[in-house]
Amino acid sequence: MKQIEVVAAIICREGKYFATQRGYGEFKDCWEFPGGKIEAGESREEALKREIREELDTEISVDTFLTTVECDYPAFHLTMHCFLCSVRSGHLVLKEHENATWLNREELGSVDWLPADVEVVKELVGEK
Ligand SMILES: Nc1nc2c([nH]c(=O)n2[C@H]2C[C@H](O)[C@@H](COP(=O)(O)OP(=O)(O)OP(=O)(O)O)O2)c(=O)[nH]1
Repeated sequence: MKQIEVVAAIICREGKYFATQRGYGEFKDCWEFPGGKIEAGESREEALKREIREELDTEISVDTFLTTVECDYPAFHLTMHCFLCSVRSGHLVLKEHENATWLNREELGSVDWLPADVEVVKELVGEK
């Protein structure tokens, strides 16, 4: 099966987490943590900073590794490395996503996450 390796940024501010809604493609309208595929020669941290610059016009610091999630989708196997991050500069401009919101721990369950992200959310709310 096809393997995809991605990095995802869980951007935190004042006890809230930044979630984005996909504006295109197979998973349109699902919620995710922004990020994307690691390119050849990039470290995970470099890939994440580049993706957030491209998608949100924002510079982040990659603060702490949270978890790696493995998830089987019908068409591929996903490995997703998740990091807690914070904004260094920029205003999280939505260049690719159709919507975004800040969610506190209690609100994390209120949006329709991509399958892999359900595991990440469990980790964040302390169920795992
Ligand atoms: N970025 C991101 N991708 C996720 C998450 N959860 C999840 O299942 N995915 C899946 C959806 C996509 O199939 C894949 C990442 O693709 P992507 O579209 O963000 O990556 P990309 O921008 O580098 O690639 P592309 O659109 O050029 O194909 O991982 C998540 O929280 N964040």
